Amino acid sequence: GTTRFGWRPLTNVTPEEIEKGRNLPDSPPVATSTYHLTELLQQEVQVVTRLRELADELMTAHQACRSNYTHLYLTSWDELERGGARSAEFVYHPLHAYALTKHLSLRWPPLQEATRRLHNHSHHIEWILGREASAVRELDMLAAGVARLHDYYSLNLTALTQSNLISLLSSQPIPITIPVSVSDLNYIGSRAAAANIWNSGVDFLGVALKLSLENTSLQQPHSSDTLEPQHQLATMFNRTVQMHDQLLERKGRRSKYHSAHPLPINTTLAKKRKYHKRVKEKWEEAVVLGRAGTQLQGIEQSMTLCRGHDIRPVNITSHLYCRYINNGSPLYLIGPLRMEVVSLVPYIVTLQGVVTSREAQDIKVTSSAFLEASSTVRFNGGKEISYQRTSSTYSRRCRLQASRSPTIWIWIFGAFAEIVHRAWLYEHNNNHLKQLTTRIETLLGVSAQEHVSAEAYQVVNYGAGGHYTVHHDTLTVPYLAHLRIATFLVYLSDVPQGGWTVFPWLGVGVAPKQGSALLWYNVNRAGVKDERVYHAACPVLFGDKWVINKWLHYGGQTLKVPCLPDSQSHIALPLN
Ligand SMILES: O=C(O)CCC(=O)C(=O)O
Ligand SMILES: [Fe+2]
Repeated sequence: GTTRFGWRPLTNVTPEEIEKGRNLPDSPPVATSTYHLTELLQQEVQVVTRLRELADELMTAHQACRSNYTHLYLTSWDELERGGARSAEFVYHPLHAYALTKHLSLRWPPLQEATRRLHNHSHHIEWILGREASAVRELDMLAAGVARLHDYYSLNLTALTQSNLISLLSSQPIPITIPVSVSDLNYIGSRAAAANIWNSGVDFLGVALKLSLENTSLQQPHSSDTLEPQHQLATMFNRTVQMHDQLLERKGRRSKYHSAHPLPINTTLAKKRKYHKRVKEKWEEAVVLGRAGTQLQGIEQSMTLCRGHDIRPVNITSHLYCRYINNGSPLYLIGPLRMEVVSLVPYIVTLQGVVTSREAQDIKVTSSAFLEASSTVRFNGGKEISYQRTSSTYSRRCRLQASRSPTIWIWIFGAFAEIVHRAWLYEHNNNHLKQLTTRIETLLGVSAQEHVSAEAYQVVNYGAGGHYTVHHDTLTVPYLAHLRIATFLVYLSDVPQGGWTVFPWLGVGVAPKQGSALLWYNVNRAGVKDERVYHAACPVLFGDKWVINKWLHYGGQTLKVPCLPDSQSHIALPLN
């Protein structure tokens, strides 16, 4: 669907435009795209090698400033490297992605700024001035991502400070190799509040304050990590608690744009009868299935499904089945596909082994090139934002490491929107796509030709914390022909933890499995939007999630899907 970040659906974008730029306006930041972080890591290895070669010259040059920025930068990198930054899976971890982005966005600008002040620098270090830092905005998005993960999966914050990631999703801790400092907890808590995830804000700031009061000597990974004085932490915490309670009082526990704890933090407020009544009501609130309920119920049910719970009664689940299909096609006679019906009405199925792991890999590589191409624009945008946001902390006297004091009273709704990385792919872009189209056509008995009866393929890469809130795939389109009758989504990667696709009004949750497809119909035969197939992509807790979408259009299917203007009847494509 469309998002507040404003990328436009393909129907409104001409193929020429896509070919030209591949970049849709106002793309989201790249921080949560694992692909992009991996790219940045590779660049970083080269940057560090060069910095080491030039360290002597830089150190002499920077002597005028009181800190040695080259040394600070390299120490910061060394810590990442000791934490395994050179392994491919490093950025699958949300806190490692955070640590890397922190290094790139907060540690580079002071080094660059100090270098900029040199009058007689040699041409060897000229490139330092030209290298663009990651935007601080991206660090903010990642911090908000960690906060969101806490909101969805209840991260154990005590374990987190002891270098273990434990959540509701698994009892098996995932080690955190870069220690989380008090100032990190503070930063994440502040960004959580700024992103309107007030429950996480209170929790993170609370732990930060508690630790600093206990005077726990949590490892401070960088000397440039300015320790917030306790009273500052306390003020921040108290203001956040106040805002949390006010918001809960006025807007309730949760909406599309905010979240809070079920009860006020203030104990006097928490005694109010309305909260106890509300909590009790909440318990008794029935699960809504088979029809659309309120927005709040949709969010709550999505979150329950994201945690892997089943909310359907046995009389529904007992009718689900799985079987092997070939759809009468020679393509699948020898090796039929395993089809699992995950919802009977409306009909939703998964199909295993639609693409091989080699094909998945190849498609990811192709789309990476396009993701990369479009990142240039984002980088420039990022640069602007980064400079804007940090410029006030660059004092003339080389006190460059001054911490950004996060402004937590800005309301950023972005954290509740989609945070992903997308690329459109045409069949000529990758050898496997034509074949995939043939498979879709064979399996569904429909036409899936790009420009005629379907959109181009859309590849999506989520990183740690990346998600897509509850939405419907049908768009408001001027022509019936462009109506997205069905969505055929193929998972191009496994996701170790999180990242499910969930349908809150159906109680359906599907775990990504590389090569598997998920198919559902968005409209009925009369072209009326089916309200029951609202869906969401759960935040990725650990992993690198890739999917490829094929949206089938109403136009071009006339012979295959006869139009019966009966809003009750569903499009039953030959798959059951
Ligand atoms: O990635 C997913 O699980 C769902 C993606 C989706 O719903 C979309 O791209 O429209
Ligand atoms: Fe969708």
